[in-house]
Amino acid sequence: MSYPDLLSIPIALHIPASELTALPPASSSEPREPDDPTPIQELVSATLASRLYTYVCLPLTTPKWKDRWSRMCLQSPLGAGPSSGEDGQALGRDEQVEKEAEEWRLHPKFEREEVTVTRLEETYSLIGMVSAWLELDSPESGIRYDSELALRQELAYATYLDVRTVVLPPPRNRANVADYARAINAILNDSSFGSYMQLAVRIPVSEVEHRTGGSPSGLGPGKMLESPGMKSPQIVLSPEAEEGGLDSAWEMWDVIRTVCGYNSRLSIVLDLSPPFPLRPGAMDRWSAEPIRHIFLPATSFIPNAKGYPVLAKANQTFLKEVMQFLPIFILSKTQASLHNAGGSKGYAEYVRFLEKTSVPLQAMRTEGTLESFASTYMDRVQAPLQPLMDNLQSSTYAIFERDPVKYERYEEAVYQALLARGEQETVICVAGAGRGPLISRAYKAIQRVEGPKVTIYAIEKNPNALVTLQERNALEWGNAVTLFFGDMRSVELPEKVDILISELLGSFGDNELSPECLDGAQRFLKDDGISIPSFYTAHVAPLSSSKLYNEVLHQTIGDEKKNAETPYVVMFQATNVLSGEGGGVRGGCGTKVQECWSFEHPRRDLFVDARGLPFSNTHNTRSAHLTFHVPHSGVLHGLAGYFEAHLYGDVSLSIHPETKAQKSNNMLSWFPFYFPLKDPLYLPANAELDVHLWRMTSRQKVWYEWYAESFLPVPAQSPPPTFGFITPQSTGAPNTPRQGSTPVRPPRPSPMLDASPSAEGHAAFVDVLGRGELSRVKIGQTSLHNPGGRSSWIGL
Ligand SMILES: C[S@@+](CC[C@H](N)C(=O)[O-])C[C@H]1O[C@@H](n2cnc3c(N)ncnc32)[C@H](O)[C@@H]1O
Repeated sequence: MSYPDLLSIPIALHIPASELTALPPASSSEPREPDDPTPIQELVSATLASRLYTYVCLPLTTPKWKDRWSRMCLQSPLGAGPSSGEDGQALGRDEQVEKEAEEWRLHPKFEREEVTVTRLEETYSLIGMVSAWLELDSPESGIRYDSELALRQELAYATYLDVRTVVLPPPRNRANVADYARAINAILNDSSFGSYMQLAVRIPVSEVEHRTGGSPSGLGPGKMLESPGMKSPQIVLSPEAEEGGLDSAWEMWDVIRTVCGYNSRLSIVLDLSPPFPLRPGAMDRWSAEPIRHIFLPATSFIPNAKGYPVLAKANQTFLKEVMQFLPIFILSKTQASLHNAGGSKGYAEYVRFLEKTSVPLQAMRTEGTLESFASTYMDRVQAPLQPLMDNLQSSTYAIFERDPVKYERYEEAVYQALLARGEQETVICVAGAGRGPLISRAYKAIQRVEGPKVTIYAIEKNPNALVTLQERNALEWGNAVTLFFGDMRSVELPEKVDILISELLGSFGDNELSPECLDGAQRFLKDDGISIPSFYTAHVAPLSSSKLYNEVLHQTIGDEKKNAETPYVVMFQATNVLSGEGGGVRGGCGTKVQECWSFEHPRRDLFVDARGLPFSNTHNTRSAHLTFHVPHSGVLHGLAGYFEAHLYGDVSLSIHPETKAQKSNNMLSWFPFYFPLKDPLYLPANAELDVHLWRMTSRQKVWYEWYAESFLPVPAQSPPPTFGFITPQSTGAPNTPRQGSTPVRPPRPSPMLDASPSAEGHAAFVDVLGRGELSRVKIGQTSLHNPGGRSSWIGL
């Protein structure tokens, strides 16, 4: 399936079985030529011709198939017949059904009227809906087995007709979701279904189903509400139901994708039929998951003042955010006339309106923004540059030089440094000059100051870039720059300098070996000399992203173990930072993004040899032990890394998510750093995550090692006898010991209750958990990644 325009949101129209059955059957008495379009083809053509829709979403089977399958597989042999009795007649009829069912199990196949589509021509723009009533996670093993058989039959038929995307029925039963997942994994690994079909699991945003006028069992703890301009009811959930439902919907997905080994052909249809969670941040975790489709029925819309269908604020915010992933919107029930204005087109037109007002999507479409610059790099892992070990290509320098912000910041820093020097003559050295953009900016700063004489030296160890420097020196700088070829750790300059300008920074600050290079260059600097940058810090945050986990796992180069022990640079998109602000339940955790370590230049306390070079590199080793609070359950796939650098005066650079907009908005040069994990680590709500990170050095190389441990806060002492927990389930009668059994202790508070951002919710949790001392129990850990730099290192 290919998108007609990569940057427009595709919309599919869902046509339910009821509308299809109203069509005249292809085998109707009307005379037809074999090549005449079928009624379905005509319907699909008319839908696409409206230009509102790019796809049509149809059920693959008709109610006739449901009837036959139910009769064969659900009918109880004893309860079925008119008189399941002693005359043998009724039993005979059940045996007949049994025989039919067994024959089907042996050779599963459809009859013509049990399927909706029969021709290749009908499936070009089709998203196929697998029978939603199949129960792959039924508590009854017989029903599970027959559902799996029926699913395989449907998918085999879809493969025959080259249907590229199928929507699988939603998992419904948390206790048996592993059965569902196993069945899907078997299909994903069975080559008879081909290797292209995308399996999209329909996941309701919460586990409560929205059934209007259907089975009452689906209503759950929600309440029906009528709103004046709306002809159909809506459901509003209580906060407790919302918490539990959200967790269970996400956990079911987590089980499915884990059992399926993060298969890249498995994705989510996020079903917005159930009530949308209103708790802030409740939907964040979905942005780290492969949402390829959004199922949006007309019943999820509310009427605006004029009766047109619109979405509530929370839905709008979420959808505008996920639009950057270009999911296919599947609109449903648009013909049901649920709103007084807008007609059946009103829903698609509203999606187009959201598209136009989606900030991330519009940023991707606007030239000059980081988002548009990086749109082709989103969630692509790339090896970080090693400009010390490797000689960069001219095209790589050219990409750096497209960044308007970085060089403007450097110019401003040099300008402020020159101003601070007043009327003194100044000697500047640009160390690691590349193709010379910092030299140009130094000249611009000198012009702005209009001060006394300035001398410029430039050092570059890349012999190829030196040719460009020579050319620019002749053409642009009047040969005023004295160029030195070589490594700044060994080159000798004719005199000491007042300002040492360098840009040797990596996405994690020190990962391009700026500390080591500048330790070697600071011997040029006068005692009161200025280094630009003067200071930089590295920061991390725990990250969830199934996309990045997959990217690292399925790289074509290198082996799996090595790939998962290598840090990358990535423009994050489908990711979610798992940590929260605040101290966590015990009060000991740090902030959402935490500082690991820092480096300062010049470093005046270094022990140096006669040439001014440090004896060893041990002073550049670093270690960090950080504790994060994880408010909502999630899966840790790695660590996000960022840096901040202080250049001079009030001028800084930052890719830290909380300070970048203020310090260097729209700077393009650095994507964040990513330390992957070999195996995902599940973290329950309110977990604490201890992250250990080391920067190690030897004479030849520098490398990082990383490791994490997870904990849950628990009361240190036994709870008092009245200690109970405040879920609706445990507010009932106290446990009564059964005869002969050990008395049951009052339940301990579940530390896994999702943290609520509301002050009362959090206080209640802390109150229940916190009567007495709090300690924590360990619940998991990762392996130590990259010990000894065995998989990744940076050469000195
Ligand atoms: C990240 S690039 C920056 C280039 C340029 N200053 C700019 O901002 O576009 C770093 C440059 O420093 C050079 N470099 C790195 N380590 C060096 C060293 N030890 N001695 C001399 N040049 C070095 C690299 O070859 C590269 O040209």
